[in-house]
Amino acid sequence: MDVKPNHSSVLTDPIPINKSRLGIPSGLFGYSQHDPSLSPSKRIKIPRRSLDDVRSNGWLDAMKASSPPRKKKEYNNSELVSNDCSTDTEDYRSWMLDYPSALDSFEQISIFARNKKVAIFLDYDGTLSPIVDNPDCAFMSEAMRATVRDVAKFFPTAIISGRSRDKVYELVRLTELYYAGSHGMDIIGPVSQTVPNGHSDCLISTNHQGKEVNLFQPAREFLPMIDEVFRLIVENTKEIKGSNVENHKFCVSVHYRNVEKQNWTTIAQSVHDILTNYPRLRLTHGRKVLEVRPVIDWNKGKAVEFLLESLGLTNKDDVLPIYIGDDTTDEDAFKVLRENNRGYGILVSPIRKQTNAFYSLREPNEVMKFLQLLVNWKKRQQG
Ligand SMILES: O=P(O)(O)OC[C@H]1O[C@H](O[C@H]2O[C@H](CO)[C@@H](O)[C@H](O)[C@H]2O)[C@H](O)[C@@H](O)[C@@H]1O
Repeated sequence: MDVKPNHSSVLTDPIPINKSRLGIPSGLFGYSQHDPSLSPSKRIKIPRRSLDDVRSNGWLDAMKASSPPRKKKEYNNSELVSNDCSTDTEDYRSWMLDYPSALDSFEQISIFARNKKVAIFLDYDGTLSPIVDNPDCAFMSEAMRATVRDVAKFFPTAIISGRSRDKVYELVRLTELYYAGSHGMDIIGPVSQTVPNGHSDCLISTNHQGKEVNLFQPAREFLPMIDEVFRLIVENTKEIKGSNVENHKFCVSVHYRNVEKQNWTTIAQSVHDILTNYPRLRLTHGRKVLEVRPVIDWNKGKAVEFLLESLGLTNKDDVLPIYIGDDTTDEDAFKVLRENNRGYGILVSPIRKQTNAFYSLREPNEVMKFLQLLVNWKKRQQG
């Protein structure tokens, strides 16, 4: 099957990560022997700060590149991304030749989807909700909620978020969906007859409604370590005005969106110094956020594969997965779909970006329109 529109080659994740941690074997099950010597006590000695650390390993450059420029406008005490950001520039238009609008390309997508089982995977922040200054206020609109509910009536639908599963569920509040929190490290999927890909640590559990579900948490043994690091980062960054640290169960988010630019080095250095003592944790970059997570071979792409298997949707000839996301961490999922021409990744971005996606949308409003087109198309198909 060929799902490729006529695109030029794509680049992999351009954002550098902490290379010092990459030497560590990252096989998913490579961590299973818990080594207490790798888990330092809370009284760790913070190494003397050297600004060169975060500069030379590329953290600062990645931080500067981590979010599109925004025009501010006030709305319900939140700062919304204005959709007149930069999408009308010649630069963006030429980028769209390679990553066409999924709205404009809907007919082509629907022709390809005909007679296929479509599965929908959605990122949350920046995809279903606008990017706002306060992560606790990243609400999705009622119109978006109704649209996602409709989507789930017609297609298996999952949210795959960097937030903890509970936090993203609190924001979405739709029982019809599957949820993967902590960048896919905490998945609630359907109970399947076979254990997806032989993963031994799948548990049968019950969801909020008492329904039987499959719970998969490949980084379970990292819980105490993540908790410890969360508290250390909170303690070490509390003097940095505007910093905000979130515990997402299997990963930690360190936000610098509201930190003055001249203090970005300080926040990066604090996190860097702490991680020096945790070789089994690594750092990735999101939109004005540093993400601390376990060194395991698991990400949003693996979560998509896991869910497709759980749903019995592995036959690439009659299944079309569509993943919509806005962030660097979504690239792993785009890549999985691009490999073997398996499905379509759609990048939500008002600026040109290197991406493994096939299509683009500018902002969450366009995501909603695209989802509505899908629902209407399916309704027409069913007559
Ligand atoms: O995978 P996602 O669902 O997209 O989650 C990624 C991160 O999203 C949140 O942070 C981002 O959105 C915030 C609210 O708009 C914004 O203030 C922040 O700058 C963005 O990085 C969430 O708070 C993080 O924990 C997630 O990892």
